[in-house]
Amino acid sequence: MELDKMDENDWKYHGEGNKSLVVSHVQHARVLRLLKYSTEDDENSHKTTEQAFRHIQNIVDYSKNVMKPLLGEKFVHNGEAVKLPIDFVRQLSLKVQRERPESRCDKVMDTFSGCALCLPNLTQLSSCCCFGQHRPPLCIEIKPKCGFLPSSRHVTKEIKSKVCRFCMHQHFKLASGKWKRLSRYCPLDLFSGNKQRMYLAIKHLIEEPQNNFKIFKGGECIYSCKDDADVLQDLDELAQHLRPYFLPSGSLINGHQASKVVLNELIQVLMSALLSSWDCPRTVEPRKTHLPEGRVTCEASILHRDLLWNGNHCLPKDCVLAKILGTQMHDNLDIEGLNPLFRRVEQHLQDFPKERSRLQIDGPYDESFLEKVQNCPAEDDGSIEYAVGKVSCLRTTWFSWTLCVVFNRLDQNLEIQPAKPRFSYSVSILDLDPKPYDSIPHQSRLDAKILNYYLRSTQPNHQEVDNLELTNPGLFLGRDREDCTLVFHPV
Ligand SMILES: O=P(O)(O)O[C@@H]1[C@@H](OP(=O)(O)O)[C@H](OP(=O)(O)O)[C@H](O)[C@H](OP(=O)(O)O)[C@H]1OP(=O)(O)O
Ligand SMILES: Nc1ncnc2c1ncn2[C@@H]1O[C@H](COP(=O)(O)OP(=O)(O)OP(=O)(O)O)[C@@H](O)[C@H]1O
Repeated sequence: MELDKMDENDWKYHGEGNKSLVVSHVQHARVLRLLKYSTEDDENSHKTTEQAFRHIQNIVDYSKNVMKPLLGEKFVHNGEAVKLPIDFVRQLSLKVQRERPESRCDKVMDTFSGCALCLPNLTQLSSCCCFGQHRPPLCIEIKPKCGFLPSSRHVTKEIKSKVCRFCMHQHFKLASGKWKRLSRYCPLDLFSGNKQRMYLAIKHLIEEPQNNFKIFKGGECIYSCKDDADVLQDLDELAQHLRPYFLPSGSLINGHQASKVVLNELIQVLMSALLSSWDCPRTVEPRKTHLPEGRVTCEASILHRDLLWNGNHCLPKDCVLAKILGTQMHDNLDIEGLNPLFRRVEQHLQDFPKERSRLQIDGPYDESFLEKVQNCPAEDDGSIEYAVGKVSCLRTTWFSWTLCVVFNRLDQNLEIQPAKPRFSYSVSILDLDPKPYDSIPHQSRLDAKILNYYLRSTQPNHQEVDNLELTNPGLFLGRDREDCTLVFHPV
């Protein structure tokens, strides 16, 4: 990328979240991730170039030095902080404005600093794996959220050890108008390692994607939750997009039946990718991570009790889900246990302001920061080191990471349906930014709100299951066949 020859016409709107806007290059598999600011946030919108560059460099360092060792080299792409011509950024901002969803327009793209994070476009497979492919790659993006129930002794409300945060949060989101319908997705089902539970978790994500699920084809978003959330997702239209990947061109299956087959195949491939053990030769049975008893089933999940309690609950040791869950579970205190430690750190910093730098509260995110997280004493010895270690640890286990699974069919001729379809694929984890140290009080207040709201809205009535199909996955699962073959390609 020649930074002095940037042309906004080479870039297009790709997507955005709460704090960044992403544009993708029209030819090369690259994206630029630009910061966003609230229109009311004067202080940040006037960050100097040096401050913004430092902020982005911190994100790079954090991904490289903290998250890569925790989650694995193959899943994390730290990218590079870049300085762009300011004219280019302004033109780009004007160009993408009309593509932005209204719900995200409470924030504006940073057009002051000229800084951005340049990353590989993780919705595309690298060109070597696409060689000779007739079909553009498919990318499934999942924001899985927290995959376990807290067992911390600091937790004050029993319900937190029964119902997961995502399921409780749904009620608050519905009431606050963020979404129009409850999602039936439960992260504990996705992370369970049990294929039936995982199948239904993904199916529920497809049915109600909210901000947890998107599909890209050749880098273009073809399926996501639209601003107009009143409209139910058109699954037949989605299946039309996917059909060439899963059904032979001469197939006579059509209509609703074809959609079922295609979506079933999609889920199977996705599950295989999520459960693949990356470092393990295919001939060896992968080592398993057994999930801790009592922390893997959520009472709000609508799945049948037998399925929740009696199934197999373990993940292959090096699969991406095990890596994510293992890192999330470093948080053994819960926000309720963490908030007092945050206050201890605050008090210490008030008394000794110069300690802020030694304790690396705002970085740098180097090896010694990771050591602080990893070598934090197991028990609270009353020290400031323990408090800082735990607070930093929670910042690494925050739950808004996004998973990207990209795949493409390896068999060229789909006229003949092989018994075991072959796909090339890659898996990455996005949005690994360090969470601001001072967002802990906000998290603590949000936690209390979610909890109170859930208790108020659910305790008077029992939740009723209204759809027989959903309680009995046997009606859903397609033919019981051999898994597909997946060939891993690093991005
Ligand atoms: O706190 P939560 O669980 O609501 O998560 C926030 C997300 O909301 P969600 O629950 O997924 O709808 C929220 O997602 P949306 O903007 O609502 O799509 C962000 O991911 C936010 O991250 P950040 O603070 O911008 O880095 C997320 O905040 P962090 O928890 O990561 O700070
Ligand atoms: N490297 C990448 N390659 C392809 N697409 C990307 C990449 N990084 C981000 N995206 C896309 O841009 C969207 C927004 O990016 P991201 O999740 O990083 O934003 P954010 O503002 O940090 O999110 P959040 O709402 O969690 O704060 C993602 O959902 C994804 O679709």
